Amino acid sequence: MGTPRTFAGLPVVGIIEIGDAAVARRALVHGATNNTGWSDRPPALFRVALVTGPRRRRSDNINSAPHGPLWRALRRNLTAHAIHPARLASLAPLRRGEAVVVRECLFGAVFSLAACMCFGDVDDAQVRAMARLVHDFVLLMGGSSSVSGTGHWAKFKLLDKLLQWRLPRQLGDPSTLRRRQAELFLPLIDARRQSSSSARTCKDRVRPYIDSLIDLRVPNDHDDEDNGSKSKVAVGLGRRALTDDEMVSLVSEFLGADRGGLRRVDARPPRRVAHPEIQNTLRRELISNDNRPPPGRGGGMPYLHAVVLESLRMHPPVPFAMRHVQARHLHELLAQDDLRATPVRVHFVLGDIGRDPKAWAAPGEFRPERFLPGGEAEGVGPLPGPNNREIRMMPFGAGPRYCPGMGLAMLHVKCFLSALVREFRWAPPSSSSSSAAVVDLTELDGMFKVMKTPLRARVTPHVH
Ligand code: HEM
Repeated sequence: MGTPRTFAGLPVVGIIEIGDAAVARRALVHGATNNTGWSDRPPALFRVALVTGPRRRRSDNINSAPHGPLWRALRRNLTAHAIHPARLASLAPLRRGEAVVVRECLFGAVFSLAACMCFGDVDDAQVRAMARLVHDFVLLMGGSSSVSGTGHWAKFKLLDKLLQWRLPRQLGDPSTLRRRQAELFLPLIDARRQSSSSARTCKDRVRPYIDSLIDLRVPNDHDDEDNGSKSKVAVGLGRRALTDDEMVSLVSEFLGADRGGLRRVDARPPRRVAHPEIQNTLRRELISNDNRPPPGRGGGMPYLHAVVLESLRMHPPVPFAMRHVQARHLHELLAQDDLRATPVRVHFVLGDIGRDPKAWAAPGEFRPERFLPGGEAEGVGPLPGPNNREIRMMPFGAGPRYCPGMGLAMLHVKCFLSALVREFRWAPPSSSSSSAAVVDLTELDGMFKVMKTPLRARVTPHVH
């Protein structure tokens, strides 16, 4: 049984935090698959419509779409087209980047790849503009020092403010950010719309996500709105194309999703700086696999797989999996009658689950070996399946709404980590005497987790 904290003080958004793996499993894996109300997220934060008129809709993306036919169609499109494993092989040449040091360089390398997967061939200036936008979004969501050190309470307050459109001035305003998204993305979307489907396919090395969105037809639903009244246009009439609003939200989600993911990449170099023996073991494994294809699911490189899992266990980049539930489902789950506020939002705290001292030996220590054969976590993967008797970690969530980008994210992390360790030796800067002095793994409180003090390291190329 979990010990949820209630935040009855929050008048608008009642939030329950759950950090107990058994409760998470009952809700997310069993509750959701048995259709007991655990498959919805709260509505989108940025519900600012860009388009007016009779075809105005909610601007949902996959994250925010209610569990139902629209969500299913959007999610299937992403997994079947943009990030299907068979298509990822064609990206190998793009992935051979010169990724060198820490967060921003790494971010640049992964972000150009994500932009290319999303829009096809885009120039450097466009990639930079997209990166700036995503960066501002992360800031807005609390990945900045402006909310550091203030704990969960501040984060919830920030979310609360966002929901009520009362943002602190220095963070900007969601409608401005949404307009900037539209100004940048709509011309690119329109340009793709103008060219025929066959011309688009020939021009790019990979078919970008945006093309699949242009061609996609989703089921009509009930939420076409025109000045607040239900429109009769769409209800029950087959399928429709996506609106500009939805396109912008989906593209932003794709680019932002990768940002959240690759932010986690930055926790790995410091771990290696702090642990030269881990660095050496990893490099030996990489060298002995030199002529093999890029790292996939870990088969050929168990230690690399273990290092990535251990990083995700200790520092899940996304702090919580959110659900929007009716109070009665929560009462059933927790068998508790004394929940004062009517909760509408539940946060499963992923870090608490991965670092639970009841489930892990020395949970605060970085020990990749636990995932190797004979270790306490042999067989534990990044996603708890329905057949797992317990959840040990869930950095990509769990149940029907688990992260569909998991395969791509694991591949990216492994590719960049291998390149960084294969090519460079990582050490503390010469001015510091010990790695502990420079590696501050404190995380900032925000929607995405980042290290409080960005890594400084002495990086020497290995001589081949
Ligand atoms: C290390 C990288 C990443 C991490 C740790 C991560 C983590 C997560 C988590 C925790 C969730 C919520 C799951 C739940 O509520 O049960 C999620 C959802 C999602 N992620 Fe990721 N993610 C990563 C990368 C990506 C990438 C690369 C993409 C796409 C290209 C992506 C797309 C999504 C989408 C669309 C959802 C919403 C799924 C739905 O509601 O059905 N993520 N992710």
